[in-house]
Amino acid sequence: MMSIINEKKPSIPVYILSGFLGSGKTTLLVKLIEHWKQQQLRPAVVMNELGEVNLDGQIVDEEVPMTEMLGGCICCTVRGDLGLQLADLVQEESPDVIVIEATGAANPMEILDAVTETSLYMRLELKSLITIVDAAHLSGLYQEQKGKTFKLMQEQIRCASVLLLNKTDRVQEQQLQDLEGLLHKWNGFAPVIPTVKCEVSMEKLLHSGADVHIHQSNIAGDAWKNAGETHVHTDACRTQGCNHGHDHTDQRDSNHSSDHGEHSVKPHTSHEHVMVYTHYFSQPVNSEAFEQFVASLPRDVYRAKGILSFSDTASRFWFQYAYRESDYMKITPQGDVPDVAVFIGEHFDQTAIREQLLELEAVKQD
Ligand SMILES: Nc1nc2c(ncn2[C@@H]2O[C@H](COP(=O)(O)OP(=O)(O)OP(=O)(O)O)[C@@H](O)[C@H]2O)c(=O)[nH]1
Repeated sequence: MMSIINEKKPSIPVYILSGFLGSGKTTLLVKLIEHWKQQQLRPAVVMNELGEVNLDGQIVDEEVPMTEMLGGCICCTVRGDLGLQLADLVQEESPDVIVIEATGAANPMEILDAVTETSLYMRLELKSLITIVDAAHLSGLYQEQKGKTFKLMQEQIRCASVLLLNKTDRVQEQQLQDLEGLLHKWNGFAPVIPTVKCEVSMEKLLHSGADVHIHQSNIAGDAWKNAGETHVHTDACRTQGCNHGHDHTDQRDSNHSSDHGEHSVKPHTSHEHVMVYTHYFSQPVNSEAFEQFVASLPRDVYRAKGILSFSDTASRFWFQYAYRESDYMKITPQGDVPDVAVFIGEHFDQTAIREQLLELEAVKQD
């Protein structure tokens, strides 16, 4: 393909935020945007959500140009669009830096491939793949040592160039040390930064990821700078044991397996089990009844978020639920946003969730 890169203009750095559902990607995104704005830089965001509505976009500075890829996971159903979205962002907004926040169910390698493909004909430079890990969640999954969520989290960790071990407030000191050891074992390249609410020097974080890239590129010589860049990184990641199940995965690739011996030649097996239920409310519900409903969500629902009007409060609320912890925050939504909640999980009973919510809506309000 003919290069249309304008050599005189500097490349636009691109950062990919990966990490399991609810690990803290949006929390970090908000901090990164603040950091760049303080430096008088103009960031732009590609936001991907499994649900039909971009709820996370509500808590990002409204001046920041944002491309939304909704209703599917960036690494499969909407992957083909990513290059186009990046091209549009660059042409229309001329940002100084781009961040891609993937869905928590995304396979980061697919996004990495899409970005590096695009960088062959656009002035983009992938700087780092930051994976955020929910310390308590990983600790729980590690004890069980099985399940698709565990495998996906492992992939996200293995493919990172820098790891943020977040939510350390939810684990004990000894657990924290064990987790740091585990992350180093699974990914010997990436520096591990323990955090609470993704609180870290942004300079340190952005610099950490970049070092690893140089290190990985050295493994395969100058190929990092050439058209083979994508594959250099992909292979580096695969040799550490990822099991991505790419579209183009062939039988030989399937011999690279995770620690737990499962093989896959089907595309995107890492998250095809994930389902999403989006509920649009027609009536405000009682806040306490809703809190009780959230507290009793089945374990298979591992993430929920939404914007709600309660019958017993004046303000609207942004609610979050991740790995059995919920959070409510007053919010004045940007634009005309309906009352909506999104539930993400593994083979859960969507009808039961819907019926419970309809029941809450049906309760007569005084
Ligand atoms: N206890 C605790 N909660 C945290 C921490 N960091 C983030 N959270 C909370 O975890 C929830 C999920 O955080 P987000 O930043 O939205 O997570 P995310 O990865 O963007 O979620 P998805 O986009 O749905 O995958 C929110 O309620 C955050 O306030 C932390 O260090 N400790």
